[in-house]
Amino acid sequence: MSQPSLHPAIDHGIKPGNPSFAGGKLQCLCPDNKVEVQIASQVAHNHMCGCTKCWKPKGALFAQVAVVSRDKVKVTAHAEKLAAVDANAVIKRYACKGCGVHMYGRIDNEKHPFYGLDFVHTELSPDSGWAPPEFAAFVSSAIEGGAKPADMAAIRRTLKEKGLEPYDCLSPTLMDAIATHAAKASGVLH
Ligand SMILES: N[C@@H](CCC(=O)N[C@@H](CS)C(=O)NCC(=O)O)C(=O)O
Ligand SMILES: [Zn+2]
Ligand SMILES: [Zn+2]
Repeated sequence: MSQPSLHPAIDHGIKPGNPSFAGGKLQCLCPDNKVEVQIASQVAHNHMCGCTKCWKPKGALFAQVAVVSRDKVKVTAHAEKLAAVDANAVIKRYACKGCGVHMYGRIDNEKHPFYGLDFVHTELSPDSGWAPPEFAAFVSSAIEGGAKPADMAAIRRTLKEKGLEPYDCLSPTLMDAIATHAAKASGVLH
């Protein structure tokens, strides 16, 4: 089968990260007056996301998303071009009104297990050394984004070949973190 592009960052091999990389800038895709976001650290939990809410480059079936502490994220140019895509979403994604790219996603609910972490797309950076994707999340959701159900087995196979274990929700590490947070909140876990 001729497979659709999963994402440019993984289609032709995954570039390794630089262990001493300490951050860089993200830029939107406008030809000028680019929105710029400075990230003052390496990212964590970089992964591919098949859901329909995460921003994807044109033609890609998956998004590439990583997290970073929100205090390390600063809009350094053209903040006036940013607007929340869906103000009611758990992750409020701030997109450029000019080109549509999501510059960062933020959780306002302090009780959310991932509160304090922002979601970013490192491919928007001219800097290299960002941590590479480690797994693929919300893979079945790619169907909602236009993937053919009959292609899913091949898509999962390709992800695995690239070392990206496919999950239909988040990875076990992140699902355990969410459940631990919930168990502590309910008092089951001390
Ligand atoms: N099947 C849904 C899944 C959406 C979803 O739950 N996305 C995950 C991964 S990004 C999430 O945490 N969403 C929270 C949000 O969008 O605020 C879709 O593809 O639209
Ligand atoms: Zn833009
Ligand atoms: Zn997503």
